[in-house]
Order: sequence, then structure tokens, then C-alpha cells
Amino acid sequence: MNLSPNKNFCLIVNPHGGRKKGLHLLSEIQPIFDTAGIKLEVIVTEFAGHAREIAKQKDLVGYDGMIVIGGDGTMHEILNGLFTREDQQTIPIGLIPGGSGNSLIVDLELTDPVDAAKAIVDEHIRKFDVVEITTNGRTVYSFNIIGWGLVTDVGIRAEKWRWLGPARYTIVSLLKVLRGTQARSAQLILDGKEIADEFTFVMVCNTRYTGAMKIAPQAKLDDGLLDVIVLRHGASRLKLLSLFNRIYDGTHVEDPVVEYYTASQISLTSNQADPLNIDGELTGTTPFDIEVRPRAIEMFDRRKEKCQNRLVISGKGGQSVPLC
Ligand SMILES: Nc1ncnc2c1ncn2[C@@H]1O[C@H](COP(=O)(O)OP(=O)(O)OP(=O)(O)O)[C@@H](O)[C@H]1O
Repeated sequence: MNLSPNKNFCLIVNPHGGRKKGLHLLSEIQPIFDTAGIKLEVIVTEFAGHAREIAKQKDLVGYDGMIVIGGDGTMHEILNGLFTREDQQTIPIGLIPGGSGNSLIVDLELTDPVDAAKAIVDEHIRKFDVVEITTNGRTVYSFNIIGWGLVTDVGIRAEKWRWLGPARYTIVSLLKVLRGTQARSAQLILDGKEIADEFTFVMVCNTRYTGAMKIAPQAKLDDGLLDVIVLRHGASRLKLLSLFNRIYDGTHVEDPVVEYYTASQISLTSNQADPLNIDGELTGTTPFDIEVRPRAIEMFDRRKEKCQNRLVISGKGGQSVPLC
């Protein structure tokens, strides 16, 4: 069912995301909203952090939703703006892929901007989990991943090589593996269960995808759980390269060196203050504490809400439990 006429949406477009086609995308999708009788108030971001400022401060009264044209970085800003509003108001978010990675949109299978726009017009609203991270005495909100170790090393280098486009993550990951990965000692606690060891990386995932990589193939956006991928230190370069090859279809998790857990409360303390990769942004350091805020954000999706089962996993075993 289409949105009834006279709906008003605020549309925030990042003209610098991805291949800088945000404004072009806007002209492509605008007719879909015009035809549906939906009024768009367009705001073009003028600086990094502007989307966050808008989401935090804009008077939301009279708007039926907020549309975002951008990538994971822009979505991260919107989420953190919304969740730190003084009036605690919220609004359904519609995402149009205008970045490089677009992890959430890949999860939702809405990588075609026209499909993403139609999902908004069709008004299928779903509630998704939000991740609350406490790091350095401040709170950061995430919808995608919290990465530590190799994952952050890749993010730091990839940021310097933005000119390579989306391929930068793959190229940098391969180079890091070939040069040899660093061992980091840490204590990881998953719902009270402690794992103390040397790790290559720990990745806490809310989405299945991070960019085009299917890092957490079992992850669900609305199950109140996070999927944790753990790689302890010690795997050979050859093993890491073969795993990297399998990360795109998610079969890396079938390898015994990859541990896969689900948890809703997670903390990690390492020997030194290591940087974190939160939704692709390099922000915060270890130690950190994580908690899920189940189904705390409303988003437009192609599908309507429906009750599903999911697999709750610890190490290598698992059991299927209903979500609702
Ligand atoms: N007007 C602007 N000038 C410069 N930077 C901007 C502007 N508007 C937004 N930004 C910044 O651009 C950064 C990148 O945008 P975004 O994350 O949407 O795209 P991306 O990095 O290409 O995609 P992804 O995060 O999906 O890989 C964001 O972190 C945001 O802060």
C-alpha cells in the first residue's frame, strides 16, 4: 500500500559519499516521490558531521520520515544524532545507497536506489536493533559493526586510500594479511563467558554484510543479538588468504579457525588502548562495553515485519529459537 498523499519527508543528501553521485541519485529518485504525492524537503550536507547535527537538532514535527542518501558513514551520523536528541523523538529512516560500502542497504537487498525509494513509498516499516557502545566514557551508537584488531588496521589504511573507491577495503585487507598480522592480547566477555587469548581480530556484527563482505552470515537485524566473529592469532598467511576469499559468500565461518558466537552484552579489554572501527568510522578505543537496544530504530524496508526463527550460536553449535 502506498503512502497517502500529503506526506512530508525530510531528505538529507551527502554529496561526497561514494563516487560523489548523491545529487545525481536525488534527481533519479525524486520522480518516484513526486508521483506518490510525497513532499521532500531536501538538505544537502555541507560538512562532515552535518547529518548528525540535523538528526540531533531538527524539529521532526510534521515529518513522516527522514530519507538519507549516503553510505554507512552518513547513516552512522544520523543514528548518533537521533539517539542523542534532547526530546528523545524518533522518526522512520529510509536509506538510499549513496556511499561506497552501504552495508545496511546490502543486508536489506536494496542496492538499487530506485528499489530503495520504492520501499519508502510503499511504507514497509521495520524495527531494527541498535548497538550501544561505551568507550572512553562516552556512548556511541552503531547499526553495522564494531571491529577491533586487523579490522581497524584495515579501516585506518583504507581511509588514506579513499581514491581507490570501494575496492580499497579488499586491497588493503590483502596487503595487511600478506605483511603479517599483529597479535593482540585481550579479554573478551560474551554474555558473562570469558575468552582470554591473543587475537587477530574480533568483529561484533549487527548486519550480515560489511560492504560486500558477508562477514556474519547468520546475523539478523531484529533479533536482539549480535554476531561475534573471533579469529585468534596464529593462523598462517595462506590460511588467512583462503579465508579472505570465502568472506564474500560467508563460507569463512565454516573453517574451524573462525569462531562464531551470538551475545547481547559484550566487553573487550586489551593490553593497550587500541582504536576501534565502528560502522567504518575510526572512533573510540578499547576497553569497550556493548549492549543491544532491541528494535530501537524504525526503518523502511522492502519487506513488512514478520516473526522469524533464528539460530543462537556459541562456538560451533547452535539452536533455533523464535524471535517473537
Ligand atoms: N559536505 C560534505 N563535505 C565533506 N564531507 C562530508 C560532507 N557531507 C558528509 N561528509 C562526510 O562524508 C563521509 C563519507 O560519507 P559516506 O559514509 O556516506 O560515504 P562513504 O564513506 O563513501 O560510504 P561507506 O561509509 O558506505 O563506505 C561521512 O563520514 C560524512 O561525515
